[in-house]
Amino acid sequence: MITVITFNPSIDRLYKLETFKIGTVQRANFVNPTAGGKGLNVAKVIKQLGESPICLGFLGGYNGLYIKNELDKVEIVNNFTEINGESRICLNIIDGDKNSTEILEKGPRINEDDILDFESKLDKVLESSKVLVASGSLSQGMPVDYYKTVGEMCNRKGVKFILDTSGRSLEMSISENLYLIKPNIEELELLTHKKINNKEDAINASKFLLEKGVKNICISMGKDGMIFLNKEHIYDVKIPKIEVLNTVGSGDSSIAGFAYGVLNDYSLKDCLKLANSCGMSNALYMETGYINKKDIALFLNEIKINEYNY
Ligand SMILES: Nc1ncnc2c1ncn2[C@@H]1O[C@H](COP(=O)(O)OP(=O)(O)O)[C@@H](O)[C@H]1O
Ligand SMILES: O=P(O)(O)OC[C@H]1O[C@](O)(COP(=O)(O)O)[C@@H](O)[C@@H]1O
Repeated sequence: MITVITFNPSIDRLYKLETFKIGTVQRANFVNPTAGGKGLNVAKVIKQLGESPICLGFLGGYNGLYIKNELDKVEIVNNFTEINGESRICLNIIDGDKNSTEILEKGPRINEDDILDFESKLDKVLESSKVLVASGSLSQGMPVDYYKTVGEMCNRKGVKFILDTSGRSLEMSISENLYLIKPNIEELELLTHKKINNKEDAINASKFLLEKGVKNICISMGKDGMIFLNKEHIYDVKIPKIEVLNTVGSGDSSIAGFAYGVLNDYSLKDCLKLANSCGMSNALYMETGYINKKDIALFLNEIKINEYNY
């Protein structure tokens, strides 16, 4: 089973505008609310691929009820810790030129009892998990290195830990308990304190993370596909050009594809192909965290993987 943690779920509201003019009153001609936050997008895509993930994290207030209801509707099993605060709303505004502007709330503050409740739930589900995906920001009130604690819990139970987060919480969680991280270029620059201009820069900047014990690294590069590194291989995943509609959630979709591959004992190259196919498929649709299996079948044949010399 795959367990998916979203500490900071949100109602993602997508607005479509012809032009996005700051300082004016504007009327949206398309609004689409979905249950979001990175981990929930991951869970939705895993479900569409045909596996049944279980979701943990924190939910509260009316927004929390809405999110839970949306998950129940698509039969995604969940066992969130109920908190006193109100779960957040995140906005994604897309204009006629397909520029996306995201406004992400910080989300509610949680307390020590919430964390203890979460830990007892996690401890139980890890018994039957092969893979754990934790995605997105921590809730306010959590220790900045909390993902390290999650990694230790996974390590004790022999569960493969995939982490997709950014900034200090990623930096503070780097350890030998990480099976996979998936920074994009911006996140990698923050993590390595280096400017990344091309694939070679990305590879050179990331190697020290392998020395610190991270087992596998996927550097996602939008339309340029992905670079993969572990101690044995460096791969360049080349993807075909596509006409994108909305790339928000493509990173989450690629994590879902990789996790699905690991759960089903796919080869490394096949995990990478599925990850990129899911990211690409998500980018073809307005809805965040939606993929289409026909696209995936097509992309799996078109993606090429080249090996770099170590
Ligand atoms: N513009 C795009 N064209 C084609 N594929 C894309 C595009 N944007 C994203 N993808 C696919 O989704 C994956 C993850 O997207 P990326 O934007 O790099 O991650 P994130 O959403 O975390 O920033 C990419 O590696 C790629 O496979
Ligand atoms: O938890 P965070 O890091 O604040 O991110 C939340 C936001 O990230 C998203 O999942 C999009 O992430 P990606 O575009 O990186 O895949 C939104 O759906 C969500 O609102």
